[in-house]
Amino acid sequence: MLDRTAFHYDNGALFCEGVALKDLASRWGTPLYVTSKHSIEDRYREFEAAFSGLEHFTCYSVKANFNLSVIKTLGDLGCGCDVNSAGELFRALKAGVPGSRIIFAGVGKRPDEISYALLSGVLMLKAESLSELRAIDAIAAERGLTAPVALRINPNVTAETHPYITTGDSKEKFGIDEAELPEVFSLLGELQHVRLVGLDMHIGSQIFDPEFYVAAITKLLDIFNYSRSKGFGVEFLDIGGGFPATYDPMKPETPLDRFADKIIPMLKPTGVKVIFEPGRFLLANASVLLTRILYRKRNHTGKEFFVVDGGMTELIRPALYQSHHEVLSVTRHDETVVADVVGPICESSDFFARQRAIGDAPEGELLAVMTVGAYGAVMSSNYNGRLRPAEVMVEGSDVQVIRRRESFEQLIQNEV
Ligand SMILES: Cc1ncc(COP(=O)(O)O)c(C=O)c1O
Ligand SMILES: N[C@@H](CCCC[NH3+])C(=O)O
Repeated sequence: MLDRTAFHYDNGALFCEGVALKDLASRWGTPLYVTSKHSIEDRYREFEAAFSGLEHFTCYSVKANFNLSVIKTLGDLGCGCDVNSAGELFRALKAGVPGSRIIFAGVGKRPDEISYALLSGVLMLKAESLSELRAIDAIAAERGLTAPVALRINPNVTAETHPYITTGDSKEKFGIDEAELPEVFSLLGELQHVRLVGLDMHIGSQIFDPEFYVAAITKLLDIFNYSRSKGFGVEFLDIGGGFPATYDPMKPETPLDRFADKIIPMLKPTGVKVIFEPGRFLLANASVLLTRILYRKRNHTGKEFFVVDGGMTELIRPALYQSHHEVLSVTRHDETVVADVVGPICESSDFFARQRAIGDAPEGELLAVMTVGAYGAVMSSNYNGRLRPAEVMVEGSDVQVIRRRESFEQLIQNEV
């Protein structure tokens, strides 16, 4: 796994690109998110190369990591953005991505969010229900605009992944049900202020088997043909994100080529531009969470704990999805101990790893929780009065703070 990322040991010390993680912790404290700029750029190039045989546009799914510097890194390479709220739209625009490269998605957009998206000139807004289509039309009419919309279809495909992150199944809240399509197209014929530009799907996240895409794209293409039969051609077919990352070296990600080999022959004959919305694939590998070992202890059964200064408030994925993250000692120790790595939060679900072989590092040393660039820092919270951590971005031997650590004053600044 390490070879695929910018994180590597050099003389027994773990590095991010050209910088020793130990030095970053001394300078900026812990817990600390460390992000490799080259990793993001490399993964984007890998993605673009895999789908180079298809006319497409890649819109980074900002929800994976909304840091301005992350968005800017991808925006500078020509990537667009998929945003899920007014706040994410604000961030994407602030990072310098023009509205014309932004897609506004989300199952529950408020009227003010729809207005903001329209006034920002987004490439398209996704509509996820009949009511939302009407709402977009009404808001566009008030503004004297025509809204470019894509219909998000629920293809009723249950992609195999964690049940909390499968989104293309009819029992989930996402998208328009196939049975509603006749009504949707007749409504589209009546509405004066929306213009259908795309058909869209997103079946979930961390999907290993390309066959789920095949099943969902088959549905999308049926709907594409139906749409054309109703007189609605589209400019874009948006197949969402979901491409996997390697968290556990024993469960390596499916190479992108295996997705491309299935997806390209299905979509190319349409002649329509394809939109991708990867989040995790681009970002997961790019960051580690550095945390310091506060205490080690052993109970009467012999069970070992590393109590560290980071927890579920900085990285909730293990608590929420029982997700696997490698935990490496920042100074290499050849001896290992089987232990739980737990945080300071008052919840039993506050762990990074359970019964894992960890380098036998003493109290005061550092651990790196790996593969946290996607859905890591963005899902952090102030629970238990915690300060959101600092984040740094490394580029070669250069280090920039891309988010300062929160202060106590910031914890209470909106309270009376
Ligand atoms: C609509 C949409 N697009 C793209 C993504 C990004 O997914 P992933 O990070 O798995 O690529 C998500 C998140 O699941 C999403 O909801
Ligand atoms: N937050 C999830 C991914 C959600 C994808 C958005 N629909 C994770 O950490 O894996």
